Amino acid sequence: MSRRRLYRLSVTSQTHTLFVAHETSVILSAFQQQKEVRLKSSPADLVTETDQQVEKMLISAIRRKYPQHRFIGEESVAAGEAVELTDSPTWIIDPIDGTVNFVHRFPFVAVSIAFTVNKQTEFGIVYSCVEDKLFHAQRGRGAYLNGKPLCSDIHRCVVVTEIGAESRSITCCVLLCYSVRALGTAAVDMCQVATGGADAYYHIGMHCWDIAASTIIVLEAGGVVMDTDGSEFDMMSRKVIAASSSAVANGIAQVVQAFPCRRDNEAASKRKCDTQSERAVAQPTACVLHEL
Ligand SMILES: O=P([O-])([O-])O[C@@H]1[C@H](O)[C@H](O)[C@@H](O)[C@H](O)[C@H]1O
Ligand SMILES: [Mg+2]
Ligand SMILES: [Mg+2]
Repeated sequence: MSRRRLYRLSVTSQTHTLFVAHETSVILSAFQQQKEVRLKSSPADLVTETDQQVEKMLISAIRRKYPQHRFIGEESVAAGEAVELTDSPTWIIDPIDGTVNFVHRFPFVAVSIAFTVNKQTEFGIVYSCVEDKLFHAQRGRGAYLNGKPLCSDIHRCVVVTEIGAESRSITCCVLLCYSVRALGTAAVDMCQVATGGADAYYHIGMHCWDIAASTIIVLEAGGVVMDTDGSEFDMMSRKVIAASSSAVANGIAQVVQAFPCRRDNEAASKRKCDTQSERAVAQPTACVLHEL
């Protein structure tokens, strides 16, 4: 499969052309192949060499153009880098959101890229590779799916959440709604809210790189994003509700009971230490998946 998507966006008054095509073709060609899988923080937290390769490709391509910019990348953090969101221009990258899906060839995997300045998200891109859906939004300029404007206008609820590495999130909330879905990628789940395919999404335990880009896509589509306790959204808190309206979001906030999660930007020294022990646990359990 070879797809070429070109996304034009302006960054601090420059016009930057970002190709996501090359990185996503790496994901698509690896999708059908046997993968070497390693565990990170838990048996449901997987990484493949494609996750690492795509993150490196993205960071080096962006760094060539913007050498002063900073990065928060999922796999760099897993390798020991600190999560530090400062006022400097910062790219928040999840090279493959939905790695469990990727490993199992469940066809929802996305590249998620957000760009922040002064801790505010300027734009976000979520590319759902197998579906060939490119969501993007720029602050104040609306949200788009494959170039067409998005606008949420849904009144009866379909709710998306995740049962992943932090499976307690499904058990802590009883929702009276039409139905609950889980696609296995937080970024694409949230984009469903932006399209109106789902009314709401809530999640506890995801990381900033999972939802940084899709947050601005939901907001620019006219949706609402808040903390699971109904307070202001905090990208580092690892708790989020995204919904088509404040009424829906507040209704979910009333029933969700969050469990404690270590913040993404908790002291770097503690994170490094924890990451090292996680790796020590993860290495011996590395395994190779075989073709079915
Ligand atoms: O690890 P990853 O595949 O990038 O991201 C994961 C996905 O977004 C999944 O839907 C969510 O349940 C996990 O919390 C995330 O970690
Ligand atoms: Mg992710
Ligand atoms: Mg990922």
